[in-house]
Amino acid sequence: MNALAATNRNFQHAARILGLDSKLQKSLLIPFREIKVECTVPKDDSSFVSYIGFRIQHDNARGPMKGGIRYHPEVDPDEVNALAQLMTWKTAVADIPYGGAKGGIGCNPRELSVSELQRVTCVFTQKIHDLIGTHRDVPAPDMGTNSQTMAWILDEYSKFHSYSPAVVTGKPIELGGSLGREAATGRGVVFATEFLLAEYGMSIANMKFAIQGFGNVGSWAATFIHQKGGKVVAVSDITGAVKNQNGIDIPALLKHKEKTRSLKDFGGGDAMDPNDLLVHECDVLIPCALGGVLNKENAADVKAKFIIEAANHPTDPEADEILSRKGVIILPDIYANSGGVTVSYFEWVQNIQGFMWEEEKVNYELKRYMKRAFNDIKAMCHTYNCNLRMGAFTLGVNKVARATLLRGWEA
Ligand SMILES: NC(=O)C1=CN([C@@H]2O[C@H](COP(=O)(O)OP(=O)(O)OC[C@H]3O[C@@H](n4cnc5c(N)ncnc54)[C@H](OP(=O)(O)O)[C@@H]3O)[C@@H](O)[C@H]2O)C=CC1
Ligand SMILES: O=C(O)CCC(=O)C(=O)O
Repeated sequence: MNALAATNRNFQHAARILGLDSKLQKSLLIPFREIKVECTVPKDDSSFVSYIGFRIQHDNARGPMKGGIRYHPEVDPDEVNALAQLMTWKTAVADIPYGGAKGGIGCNPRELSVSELQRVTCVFTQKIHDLIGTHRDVPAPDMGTNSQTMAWILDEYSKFHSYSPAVVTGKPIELGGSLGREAATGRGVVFATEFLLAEYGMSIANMKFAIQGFGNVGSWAATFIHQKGGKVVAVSDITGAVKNQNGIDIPALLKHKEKTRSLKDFGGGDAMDPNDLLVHECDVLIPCALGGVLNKENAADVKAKFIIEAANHPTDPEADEILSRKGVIILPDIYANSGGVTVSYFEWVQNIQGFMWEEEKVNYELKRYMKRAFNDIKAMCHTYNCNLRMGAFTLGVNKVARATLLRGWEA
């Protein structure tokens, strides 16, 4: 199912549970602003290449819009729209004073040199600089982008406006980035996993985990699980997958990936077909890559008892139904991966205050925010007798609807 149709369906289900007025529902679904720009840049060989870039600003009822920028060949407007909407509910679930946005460029960062990536980023920033800003819309990294991308955006933005480090988060520390932001999404995923498992009298130690994606989120999640005594039995990336039922040595895998940019030929496990990762024998499955990977084709074959949605919208609604009939417990994206945007908020606060926090404080506050959101979701599940996804959606949608009405929205 198309990402936007799937996200709209979850929203509409939550809106029905909450009994929201139909005109308000319609208004909450329509993005505040959709930006589409053409980015033509010279390649290193002097030929020219053009990409389409998007920034969808979904909602600003609760504060400046916030969300990552993705560089991936499959970026399309519906997907970015869905991701922007998810950011609106996610920032409300995390209870941080933001709305939601997302951006993307339909390019393959693996095929571009560093200087080509810099040029694409600068042209994209030139086209959107008037529509982002510290109190308007604050980008951050997502798939295919990183702290270096944010540094280029900050630099380009500052050529048109005064120097404004809080215009982006996920920056390098030297430019005002926050300690702990790089690891924050993976760390938050692991806090969320601990809170969920504790509800069932379980803990990470000795449980078996399969992780799809070994980029920022996947590699940090794997690292913290390994540190807590969990067994990461399978990992995949775009190049391949590796399995080891006794648990993969994650620090060794990280070194291998850093050296070869690939999971192939890792000595500490057996190669496996990356398509089998999602149905691999394990207790907990953590998708940390693309959306829509769990669908009606594979959901029935999933072996995990728990799915932690570190990626955005990895489970489409058809898979959701199949998995729920099988009794699989799913911790939804708008909560499970909210550690990233929560520490982005801490970074923005530090930039505005001009005061840098110790990493211990960042991690302590992250855990506190994640625990509070978990309890808030549980309370909604209790009130509305619904699953965790609808608990999170009703929590987020209700806060945004309340803010919209308080600001004087009229049909
Ligand atoms: N970064 C953040 O702070 C946040 C990210 N997210 C979400 O987490 C997910 C991952 O983001 P992030 O870690 O930042 O992105 P990265 O670009 O750092 O990593 C993505 C990973 O996914 C792998 N991958 C891509 N396609 C496939 C595939 N078909 N099969 C298996 N692996 C694949 C990549 O492989 P390779 O390494 O070979 O390129 C890479 O390891 C996304 O859904 C993103 O929206 C959510 C909240 C915050
Ligand atoms: O850190 C941020 O602002 C946004 C991260 C993001 O894109 C996401 O949570 O999906």
